[in-house]
Amino acid sequence: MDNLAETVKTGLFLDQSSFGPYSLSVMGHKEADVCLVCQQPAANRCSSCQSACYCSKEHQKQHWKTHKSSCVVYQIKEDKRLGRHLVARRDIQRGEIVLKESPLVSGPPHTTGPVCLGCHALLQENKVVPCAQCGWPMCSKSCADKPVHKPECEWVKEKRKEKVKISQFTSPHPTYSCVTPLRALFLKSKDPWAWEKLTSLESHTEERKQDGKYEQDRFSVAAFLRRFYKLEKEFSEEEILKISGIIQINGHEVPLSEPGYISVYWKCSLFEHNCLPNCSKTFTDSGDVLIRAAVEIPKGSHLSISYTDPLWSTPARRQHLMLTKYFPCVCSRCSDPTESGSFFSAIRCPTKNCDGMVLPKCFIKDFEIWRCLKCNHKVTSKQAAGICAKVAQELSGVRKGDVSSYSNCINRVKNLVGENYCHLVEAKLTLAQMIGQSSSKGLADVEDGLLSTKETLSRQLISLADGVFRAEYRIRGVLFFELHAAVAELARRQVNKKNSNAFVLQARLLESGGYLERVIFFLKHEPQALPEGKIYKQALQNLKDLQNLYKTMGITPAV
Ligand SMILES: C[S@@+](CC[C@H](N)C(=O)[O-])C[C@H]1O[C@@H](n2cnc3c(N)ncnc32)[C@H](O)[C@@H]1O
Repeated sequence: MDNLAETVKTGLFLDQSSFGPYSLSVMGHKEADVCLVCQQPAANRCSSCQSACYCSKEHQKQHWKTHKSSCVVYQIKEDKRLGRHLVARRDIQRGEIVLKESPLVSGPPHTTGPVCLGCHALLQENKVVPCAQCGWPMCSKSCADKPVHKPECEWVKEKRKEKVKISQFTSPHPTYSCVTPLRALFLKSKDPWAWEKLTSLESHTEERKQDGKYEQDRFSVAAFLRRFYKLEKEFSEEEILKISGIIQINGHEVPLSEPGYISVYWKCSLFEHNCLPNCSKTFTDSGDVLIRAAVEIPKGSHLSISYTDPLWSTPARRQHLMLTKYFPCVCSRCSDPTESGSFFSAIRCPTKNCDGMVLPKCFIKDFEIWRCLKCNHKVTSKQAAGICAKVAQELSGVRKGDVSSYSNCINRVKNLVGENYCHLVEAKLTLAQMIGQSSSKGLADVEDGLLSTKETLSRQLISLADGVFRAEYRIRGVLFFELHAAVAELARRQVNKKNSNAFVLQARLLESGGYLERVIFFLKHEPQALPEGKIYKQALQNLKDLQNLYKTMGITPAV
């Protein structure tokens, strides 16, 4: 009923008058042209999924309980290259929630030190509380009582019949690689619906046999689980190894603990990969996955997320996808060596007095020879990789938290790679956030030059986002927050200057408020447990304060 009330409140029902463009006869969907309740001719269509048809609002309301689970903005399709994938059933607006889903299974990553099996945080040896039921080390009694810990706890009691003892708190600890597969196997008898969904997912068993992961998991996961938990009769090695593959291919790292834990979701697994995806992924405080449209998505478009790090170079992303997900990425970003003109993976021409960018013709098919776009100077891919490695090494040597170490290093590597080179972008992101953090007075303590560096870096990275990391809402939100702070501080300094100009000051304050609105848009679904969730809260407060200031100063923001 709550859902229905929510739906009515949010105006999901269309007025008869607004059905014109969606009318069934116009769309030609004759088979759906009847009311799902009374089978009579239907003129109304659910405005959310554009699929279910009704003769009246009453019948739509009546049917909501049944319809709500299938009321989604996408359709599942299948083809040879992608397997199952999702396609938009209607135009989807930027920022709209496409999917919110609870995990089928969650647990520690394949390689980790001992973590608490309740909250998944790394355990400190001297603060361990063994579970009274099964002996697994936990961080507290309340974590031992959490439902997520039930599978291994119950099987230790019922099948192993001997408590677990972990005496080595070294990292990584091999026993933990079996916990998530065990929790998945537990579903077979306890939650057949989830088991059916889970086992229908892609496992890439053949590819895992080829690259040795299957054999590795045969000993470290399958044989261990069968022996340790006495599961020989219930699960074959093959069944356990299929589950291991499913977790590898479909698992998402959830950053709500340190280290992050792994969750597998059902529908979320069906989003295909794209290095320039049209959907943005985040997680709620309770560990549900939440997918939003990162851009306007026209009806019929494939829905995509990124399986890899969009801040990596094209060769690094493609290699990662090939090694872990077993497909060669041919997305629009990988197909364009300039990556929308950003030169994100390019090096600078080593020829004296030439500042051209050097790239292969294509990272997918023709990447052995790289050429300067200005002077045509040739570089082999091995030489290019050497330059990239040198840049990575230089940047890995920066002193953490040291603004001048970062600034100097960024300037040093600029003659080897372009302004937007991937590792340089990561360093600039860190620097933009770092400026103003070292003092309790924040930006007020930062000298003018550094303040304008913060502003310039934030602007540069924000404009780079569209071509390279448009779906990284967390990063984009943080960048707008840094920019709002720099612009507001510049305005404050302006007031203190004798020749301050009221119009310029007002413009800066309004500009800063506009950036806060962008922060709120990008970060509004971030969990409180993450820094971005806290930045969101701070942005709400700062905007309120700024709006009060507008009132006192008589500034009227344009609508
Ligand atoms: C998480 S699953 C996606 C769902 C899967 N297609 C299915 O039918 O279960 C990931 C697998 O889908 C395929 N896939 C996803 N995105 C792809 C892409 N852009 N190009 C080729 N294959 C892709 C690959 O086989 C990949 O290992």
